[in-house]
Amino acid sequence: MEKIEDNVEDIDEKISPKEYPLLFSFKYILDFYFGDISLETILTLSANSEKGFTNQTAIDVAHEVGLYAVYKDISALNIPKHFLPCIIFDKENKPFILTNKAKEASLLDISTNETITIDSSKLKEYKKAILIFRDKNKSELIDSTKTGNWFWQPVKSFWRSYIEIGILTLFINIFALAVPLFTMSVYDRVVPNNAIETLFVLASGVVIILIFDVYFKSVRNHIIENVGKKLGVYLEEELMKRMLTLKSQYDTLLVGSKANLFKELNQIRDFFATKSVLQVIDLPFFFIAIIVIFLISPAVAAVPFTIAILILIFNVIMQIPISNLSKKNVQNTQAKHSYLVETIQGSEIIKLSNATSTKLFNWRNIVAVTDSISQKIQSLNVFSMNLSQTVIQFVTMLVIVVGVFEIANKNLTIGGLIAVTILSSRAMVPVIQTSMMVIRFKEVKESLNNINEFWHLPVENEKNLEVGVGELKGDIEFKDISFYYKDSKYASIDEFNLTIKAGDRVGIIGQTGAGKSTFLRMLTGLEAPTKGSIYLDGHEISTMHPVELRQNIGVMPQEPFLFSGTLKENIELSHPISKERMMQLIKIIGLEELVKKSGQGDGLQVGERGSNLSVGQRHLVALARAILNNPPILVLDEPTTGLDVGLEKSLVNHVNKIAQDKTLIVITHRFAALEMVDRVIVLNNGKIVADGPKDKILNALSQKKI
Ligand SMILES: Nc1ncnc2c1ncn2[C@@H]1O[C@H](COP(=O)(O)OP(=O)(O)OP(=O)(O)O)[C@@H](O)[C@H]1O
Repeated sequence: MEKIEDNVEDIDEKISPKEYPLLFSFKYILDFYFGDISLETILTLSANSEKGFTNQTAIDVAHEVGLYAVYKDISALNIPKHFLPCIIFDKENKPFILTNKAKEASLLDISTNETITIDSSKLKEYKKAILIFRDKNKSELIDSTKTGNWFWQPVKSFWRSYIEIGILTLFINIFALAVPLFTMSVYDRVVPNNAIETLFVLASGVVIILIFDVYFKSVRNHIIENVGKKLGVYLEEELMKRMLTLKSQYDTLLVGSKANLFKELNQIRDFFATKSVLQVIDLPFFFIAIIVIFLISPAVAAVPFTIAILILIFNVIMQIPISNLSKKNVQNTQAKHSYLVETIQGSEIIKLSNATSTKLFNWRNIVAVTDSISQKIQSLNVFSMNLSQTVIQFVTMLVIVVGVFEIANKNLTIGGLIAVTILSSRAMVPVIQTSMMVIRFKEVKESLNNINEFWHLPVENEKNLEVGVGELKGDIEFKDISFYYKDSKYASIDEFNLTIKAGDRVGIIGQTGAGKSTFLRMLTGLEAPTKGSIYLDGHEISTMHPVELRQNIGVMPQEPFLFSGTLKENIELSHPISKERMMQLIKIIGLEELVKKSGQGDGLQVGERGSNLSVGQRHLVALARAILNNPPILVLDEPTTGLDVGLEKSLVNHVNKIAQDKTLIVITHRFAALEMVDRVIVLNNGKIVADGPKDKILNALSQKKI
């Protein structure tokens, strides 16, 4: 609790961050959102507080200035990155500002103005936090529990298979005793007595066991592969679904990093459900073998047992370097992947800008760093592998040495020695395999954490909204809307009030960066307003199912994205349509000529990202998509980009016909496109600066009255 003098004048000279770390930490966060905020302002706003500047004061002041704030018992480790910067408290309740959180976390101690860097895992020692944020919707992120349930729940659903695998494994492990015990009996009983009949009986028994062994192993393998396959299909589909429905404001990962998540998911699945399981699953054999060795000779059993414990200790020690390396490796691989994807995507620009050598230089550095880390991990793996082979040989040697003494003491027979030698070297195999898996587990755990974080980001329609709005008329209302992009100090849409009646034909114009596209993103539910509400026919957008929302709004975006495939596939993205309707659409949008010339009809291949089509033609395909469902609201963002005068005219004519009974919104810089509308709204810096009949607004614009 920080008590501050009543008089707020010349406050800067009287108080210092050393005395009032919470107040200054809070100021740091306000500066982050608003630029430089004076202490006087903060203290004036908190003047009601008699107890000085407390956590509650910080929360109250945050509310006063239009932010949301919560004081929470939450481990700093679990604070989602979307809440940074935030204030966290150590055990002594000293505040720090958490500014960055990746493999390492940066904490700013405002009292000394020093930033300390700690390993992220140490964040769990900070158990309280004040989270301050602008977007109310973010509060849904706070309590999204970060468990690995998304992975373990489906894994658990295969419990029947695991029981089957367990039973089969038990038998397989018992079968593994057959050959050593057979050998012992032969040496101890058959050879001294020349009991050939017994030999054949024993040998036949072993053959039968070996046949069962092969059969059981293949069945077990089949079950494990099946579980892996089903788990893979489920998890990959679920991850893709989350990527496609992730709320835009949380969609901050680079494309390459996202793609890398699939690779990591596969590694996790392989580790827990397929290849690695097969290696670890025979671990019970170690215990069975030790018991059998113990029954033959307790002294010999001590050898593999002690060595196994030594391996365990070795593993625990190795965890520290491996853990650090794994963390770095996962993060660097992700960064490398992102750089790779981005560079490939921008290869043409790189050529045109003569940036090849710069990009190559960066690439060389990234590869060098990533390779050096994976090389170190590789070296540790190879070292462990070599050590394991030596350990097995060492155990065999030691067992024989101890065995010889045991024979001398008449505690062991020759046959017994051979049996325990075979058994102990085989018993070590699953132990060593498991210890190697532990090394890999660290890496897999990092991947698991990575995906875990992504998995818990909010997706659209998380509240499972019901459908039922049906087809709308097309009334649109923006009520007191403000919108800030993540971490932006400025509102891209500011105190926006707008009503568009069903059937209105509205043009939205404004300078570059005025907020036109942001308006469109909010209308289509891609971004949720930071403040205010948007209504369609009186239904608040956030209560509408996203599918229904987008069925009612056809959008022709500013930058159309075409998928490699045919023209037909690109137009009927959401659902297949009849041949007649397809030809009708192609005619409406003005691509009839192109389709005829191609000789492939609507099977024309558009190329990667539509590279076989011109920019204008790509826009026309986007128009076809927008009108495919005949939606009551049609939004065209820069519809005439890349079109020649003829096509521009024909597009305007067609849209005029199509949009006769629709609400039409045309966002544009070009006057030609305004022919489709009769009302014009002018935006500037996220605000509506003019709204009225087209002629009046255009007149005012030409006379520079707006
Ligand atoms: N993802 C983003 N993150 C942060 N700021 C953004 C983001 N997208 C846009 N902005 C900012 O929001 C403001 C409005 O951008 P918007 O794209 O809506 O403008 P616009 O009117 O559509 O511009 P243009 O005519 O160039 O398409 C701009 O200042 C822009 O810098």
